[in-house]
Amino acid sequence: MPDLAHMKIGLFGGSFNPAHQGHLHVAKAGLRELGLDEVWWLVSPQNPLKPMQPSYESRVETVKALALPPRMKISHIERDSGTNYTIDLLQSLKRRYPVTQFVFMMGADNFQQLPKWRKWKEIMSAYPIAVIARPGQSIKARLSQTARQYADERLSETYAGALAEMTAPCWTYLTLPLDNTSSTAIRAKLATGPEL
Ligand SMILES: Nc1ncnc2c1ncn2[C@@H]1O[C@H](COP(=O)(O)OP(=O)(O)OP(=O)(O)O)[C@@H](O)[C@H]1O
Ligand SMILES: O=C(O)c1ccc[n+]([C@@H]2O[C@H](COP(=O)([O-])O)[C@@H](O)[C@H]2O)c1
Repeated sequence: MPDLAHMKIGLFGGSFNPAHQGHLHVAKAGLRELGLDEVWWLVSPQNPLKPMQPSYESRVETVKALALPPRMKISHIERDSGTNYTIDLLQSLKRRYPVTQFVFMMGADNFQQLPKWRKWKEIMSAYPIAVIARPGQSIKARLSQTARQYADERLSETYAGALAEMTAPCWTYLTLPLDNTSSTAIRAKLATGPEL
């Protein structure tokens, strides 16, 4: 394990059922705009709010198929931590890597749903959060309960490069060129078979 003490690491959690170009877009944007040293792709064993997912291993394979660029890796810490809840993972990371600067990354749809996650306010207080714009989600995310409740803790996108050094709660909203890809659309397309 490299010395993580002075690193800035993006935690990119997802079901990845399957992983797609939109995920790559998010991870690349995080690496670039947040000035991160690495992005760790954390395949969720089972999102507590989603129906039963295909096997962990099969979803890891879909991430591998993206051929992640340098400074990105698949991390199994969430699977190994034996929990499906983000707060448990973040607390165990804090114990294990007390001085590493982690940022939790998520799409605008998840930011909007954050109050449904277990101990969501503790998640907000654990590490800075980077929200990445997603088609159709921007207005909803900006008007969401999380955005309103944490309005004073929002860091302007202009200073996104400083997010990892800030003390949570703190979040920024990255308005990048949008990427329309979604796992739902890919699954729907696979279900209907190839176009003739
Ligand atoms: N095109 C995209 N633009 C921005 N964020 C995205 C995009 N696709 C996925 N994300 C974000 O990546 C993370 C993992 O997403 P996930 O694996 O659930 O993919 P998904 O396409 O949203 O899947 P599904 O359609 O099954 O819900 C989430 O935080 C999600 O918001
Ligand atoms: O902790 C929770 O209650 C919780 C509820 C829903 C989603 N999450 C996490 O959100 C991340 C994105 O999930 P998904 O399915 O939208 O890709 C992933 O890391 C999940 O573990 C976490």
